Amino acid sequence: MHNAISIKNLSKVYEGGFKALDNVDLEIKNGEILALLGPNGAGKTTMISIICGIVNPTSGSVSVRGHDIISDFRQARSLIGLVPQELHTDAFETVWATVSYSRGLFGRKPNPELVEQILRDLTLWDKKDTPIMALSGGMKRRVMIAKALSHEPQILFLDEPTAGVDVELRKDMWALVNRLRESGVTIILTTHYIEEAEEIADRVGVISKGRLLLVEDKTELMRKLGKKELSLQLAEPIGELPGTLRRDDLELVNGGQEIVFNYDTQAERTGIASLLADLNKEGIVVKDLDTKQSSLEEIFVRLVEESR
Ligand SMILES: Nc1ncnc2c1ncn2[C@@H]1O[C@H](COP(=O)(O)OP(=O)(O)OP(=O)(O)O)[C@@H](O)[C@H]1O
Repeated sequence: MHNAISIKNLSKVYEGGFKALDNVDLEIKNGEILALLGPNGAGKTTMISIICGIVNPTSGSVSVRGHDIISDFRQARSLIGLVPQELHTDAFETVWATVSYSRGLFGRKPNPELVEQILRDLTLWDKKDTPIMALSGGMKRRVMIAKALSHEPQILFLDEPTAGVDVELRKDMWALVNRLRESGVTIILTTHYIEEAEEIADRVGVISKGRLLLVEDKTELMRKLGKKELSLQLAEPIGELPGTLRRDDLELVNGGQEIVFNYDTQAERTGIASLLADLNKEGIVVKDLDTKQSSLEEIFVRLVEESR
């Protein structure tokens, strides 16, 4: 069976020469929840827009369950639901009409029971006869989600779904995402909120300056969370680490005044005692020490900074 989405060597250069995506390769598995994390302007929306056929790629290819997004556009697009970042929908139509019409756009037969279920799930049922323009911003966002679900997509894109939404909608949204996942829908969401990715995603991808820096299982990232940093302030600065201390888990920083040791808290032996003994042997005197747990946020920030 084909993966939900298969992206190969995807690049996008906008008119004017700006490179928004740089050679992205990504396989999105069926039924997973993938969170794409990245700072403003990283290229997340561009990537989603290409997959959904809104923006043309400059080079590379994308297929949706094996359907090429260009040569087999209709098939590919019919499998996808998109909740865009910006709200745009017909102001004068009612909620019911807008959502039913969206379903029709994909050539799906009317299914009032399904539309009712979607509206109920999104707490929109009592607003079904209200024109969109009379809804609050949060309600309009719910309508965008209902529209995206109206044609029963197998893959759902949520572009910053919780930016600026209230706690209640956020809760409803995650409950809905979980239900959709249970029914086998693949979900890709973009977010700036690391806690959100931590809470909901199976895998996390980090994107910065158009490049996909990493895609990893969340549990693996959580394992990285278990990493701690020991910072050793030296009594006297040293020019470089002596040969015996040149290891991947040690770094000399701060103009030679500090050694940073990365260790795994879950390991049986942290290696701190032997490190202190080694320093002693080399005649390096430690003035003070401090430990710090690295968070997913720091891992993310470091990755993004390193890519600059
Ligand atoms: N039509 C366009 N023409 C030129 N440049 C564009 C166009 N659309 C987007 N860009 C640029 O491409 C870059 C990536 O934008 P994109 O919207 O994909 O980022 P993003 O990761 O979704 O950011 P955000 O988190 O702010 O939504 C930005 O620098 C943006 O200014």
